[in-house]
Amino acid sequence: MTKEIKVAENAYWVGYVDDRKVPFHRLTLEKGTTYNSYLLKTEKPTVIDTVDISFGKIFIDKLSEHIDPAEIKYIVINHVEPDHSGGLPALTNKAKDAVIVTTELGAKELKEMYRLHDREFLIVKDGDKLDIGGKQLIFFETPYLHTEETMITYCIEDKVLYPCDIFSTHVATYKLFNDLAAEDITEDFEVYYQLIMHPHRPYVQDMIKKIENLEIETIAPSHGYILRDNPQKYIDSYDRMSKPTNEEKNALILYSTMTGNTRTIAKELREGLEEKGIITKVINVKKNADVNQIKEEIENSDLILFGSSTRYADIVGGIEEVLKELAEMDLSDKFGVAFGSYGWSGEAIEVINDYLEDSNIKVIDSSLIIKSTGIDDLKFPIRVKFSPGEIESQSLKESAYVVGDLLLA
Ligand SMILES: Cc1cc2nc3c(=O)[nH]c(=O)nc-3n(C[C@H](O)[C@H](O)[C@H](O)COP(=O)(O)O)c2cc1C
Repeated sequence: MTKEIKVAENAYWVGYVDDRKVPFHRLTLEKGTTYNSYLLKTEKPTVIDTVDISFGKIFIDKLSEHIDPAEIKYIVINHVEPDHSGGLPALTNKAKDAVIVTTELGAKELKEMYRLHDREFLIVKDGDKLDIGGKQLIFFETPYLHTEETMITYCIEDKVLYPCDIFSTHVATYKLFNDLAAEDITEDFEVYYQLIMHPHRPYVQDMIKKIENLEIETIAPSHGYILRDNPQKYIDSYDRMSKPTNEEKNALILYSTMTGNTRTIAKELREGLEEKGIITKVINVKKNADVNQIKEEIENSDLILFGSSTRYADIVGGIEEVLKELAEMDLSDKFGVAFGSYGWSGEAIEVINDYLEDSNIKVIDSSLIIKSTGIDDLKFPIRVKFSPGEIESQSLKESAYVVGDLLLA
C-alpha cells in the first residue's frame, strides 16, 4: 500500500506511476509518466478518469485501498484515449451499476472501444452540473484538448479542476504535488504543452475563457504533477503560449475552373484561412497566364493550394503550366495542398498531387494531418463533388483551419 495522496477533503489520487521509458505518440517519454485517476468519496462515490489500459488490475487494487469498487456510482471520462479510459473495462466489471459520465462523442467512442453498449451513460454538455452527494461537479467541453470528444470537470466545493490531459507533465513520481517536486517543473510542463496542446492552440484560448471565472485552488490533471501551488501561474503560461503570434503567414490559392465550382471551394478555403489570421491571395489561373508572375507569388508564400476541376480525366485552365515549373523551384520551406471539384472520378486533383509530390514542397495529405493532429475525418487532397453544399462548406472551413494551424505551429 502506497502513501495516501489526498487532493482535497474526501478526494484521493488513485492512479498509477509508470516509470518505464513510455512509448507515446511516436516519442519515448524518457522520464516516464503517471496516469492520474481520482476518487471523490462522496455519497455517490465518483471516479474521474482511469489509467492506461495495461494497468487495469493494479488500478482496481489501488482503488480498493479506499473503497469497494462495487460502490462506485459515477465514472467520469473526460477523454477517451486509452491511457485515461483504459481502466474502464476493469472498473465497470466491478462497479456493475456505475453510470459513465462523458460527452456525446465520448460515449459513442467508449461504447465501440470497450463494447459498453449495455451500460448506462450520462451525456453532459458545456456547463452541465452533477450532484454526487456532498460535492457538485461542472463539466466543460474542451474539444481537441486533446481530441475532439474531450471535456474537463470542476468540483465546486473543493475548487479543484480536473482537466485530464490539459496542464499535464510527463514525469514518473510519487511526489505528485508541484510544491514537492525535486526540480523546477517549468520545462517539463512547457514541453508537454508544445507537443500535445500547441497544435490546437485556438482551442486552448477557448478553454481558458471557459475556466476564467472559476475559483481554482488545485489543478489535478491526468499526467504528472498536481498543481496546488499557484495554479494560476500555469493557466497564465498556457494563455501566453497559445496566444496568436504576430508573425505574418501568407497563403496563395491558385485554381482553374470551367463553371465556377472550384472557385467556390477556393473561396471557402480563403475564408477559413483568413479566420486564422493568414493573409490569403486567390488567383484564377487561366490559359496563357503569366507563369513567371505566378512563380513570384509562390516564392512569397508559405502555403500554396493548387486547385482544378476535372475535364475528361484532365486538369483544366492554365494551372498545369504552373505545376510543371514546381520541380525546378526550391519549395522546401512551404506547404502545398491539392484540391478541386469533380463529377465522378476527379483525376485532376490526383495529378496535381503528383506534381506536388515530385517537387520538394511539404505536401499536406491525410497521413500528415493524422500524424500531426490526430484528426482523421478531413481528407487531403481536398475533393468536392460538383458544387459544395452546406456540409462540404463546413468541412472546407475545417480543412482550412487545420492547414492554417499547421502553418502557424
Ligand atoms: C466536358 C466535361 C467533362 C468532364 N469530365 C469529368 C471527368 O472526367 N471526371 C470527373 O470526375 N468529372 C468530370 N466532369 C465534371 C466536372 O469536373 C464537374 O462538373 C465539376 O464540378 C466542375 O467544376 P468547375 O465548375 O470548377 O469546373 C466533366 C464535366 C464536363 C462539363
